[in-house]
Amino acid sequence: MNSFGVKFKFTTFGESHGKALGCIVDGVPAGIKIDEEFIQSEMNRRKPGQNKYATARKESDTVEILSGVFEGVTTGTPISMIIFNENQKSKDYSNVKDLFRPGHADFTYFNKYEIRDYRGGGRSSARETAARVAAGAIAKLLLKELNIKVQSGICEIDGIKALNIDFSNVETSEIYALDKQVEEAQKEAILKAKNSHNSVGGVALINIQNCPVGLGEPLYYKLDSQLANAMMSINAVKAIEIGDGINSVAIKGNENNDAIRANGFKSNHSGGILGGISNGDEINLKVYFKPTPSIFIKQETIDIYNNEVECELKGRHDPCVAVRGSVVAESMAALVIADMLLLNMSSTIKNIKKVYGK
Ligand SMILES: Cc1cc2nc3c(=O)[nH]c(=O)nc-3n(C[C@H](O)[C@H](O)[C@H](O)COP(=O)(O)O)c2cc1C
Ligand SMILES: C=C(O[C@@H]1CC(C(=O)O)=C[C@@H](OP(=O)(O)O)[C@H]1O)C(=O)O
Repeated sequence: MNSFGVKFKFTTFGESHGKALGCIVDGVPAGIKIDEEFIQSEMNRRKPGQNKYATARKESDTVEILSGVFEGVTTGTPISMIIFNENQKSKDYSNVKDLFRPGHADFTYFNKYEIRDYRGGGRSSARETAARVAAGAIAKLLLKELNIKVQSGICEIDGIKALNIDFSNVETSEIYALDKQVEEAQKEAILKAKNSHNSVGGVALINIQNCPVGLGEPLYYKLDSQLANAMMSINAVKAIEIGDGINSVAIKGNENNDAIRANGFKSNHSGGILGGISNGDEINLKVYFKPTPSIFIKQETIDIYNNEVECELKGRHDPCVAVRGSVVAESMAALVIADMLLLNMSSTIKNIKKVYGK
């Protein structure tokens, strides 16, 4: 299964060390104004090589739209976009050509497909997520028409938690805790790990505002289950929480329930989703990223012939994938909401009649 979504669908292609990556987004309604500068600004937030908290691989991640857009608006036909790789360095992988990096997907890909793309991580490299961000930008342009906003920030690095995030400062993939001391401690934790050839994990918070009531399809395509699917499909994501998530198991029902008043909910422990359907409140979810598997400390592994060997990595790797990963999670959330919006249009006969003016 290599595509995502039911009505607003996308698939990606390409490898980290191949010629190019790209995506095809299908089911995009006609007439949406395509702001190419906005798409590129989204790409720039995720792209590698921008600061000392990210991999040193330099890519411009320039997007070229090949189809589906005419005179600046969507035509209702598949939108295809391409991003050429500019800075592949396969020699970085020459000494690990035949062995499996612990924590990465080398072992499982090789056992499943019996092919080793020794140029680099291939399809399993999160370079693929550049194409998801391009697709997510199209979803965001649809959401903008409805005044729905999706944003993200880092709320935890290496166990250091930020209580509040400054969403106003998200032009580049940086860390932006409102509490600047926390932000500094988080940045320091990344650099400390990097300088000791190690890596750290982190948590991104995704916040969705102005989402209408009613998004989410019972029973198997619930909004929360689909968000979980979307997030867990991102490289290195190991867990997600909706609303209070894990903390809700330790409190009583009367503390966890959100009281309902005529003007809305009094609290938002649910994270804006009840019964798999959006309740009109803000949607909040946390996305947990493990520490980057490619580290520069000697590790035990095996090669493709089952010999026990030592793994000593070179190359360019993120010391903390959560930082750039938050932009990917935000894009995936936008793609889920776009899909749910289109699906929800046929949820009642009243809605269908409205569409056809009956
Ligand atoms: C934005 C982003 C950047 C990443 N950068 C790296 C990296 O530089 N080196 C690395 O080994 N893994 C990196 N990863 C994680 C791997 O791609 C991921 O751990 C690997 O594909 C195995 O998948 P799994 O961790 O989901 O099991 C990154 C992930 C994301 C989301
Ligand atoms: C290139 C990007 O990130 C890459 C994600 C990644 C991995 O294994 O996930 C490994 C590194 O690159 P390479 O595939 O060259 O080894 C990162 O630099 C990118 O995000 O654009």
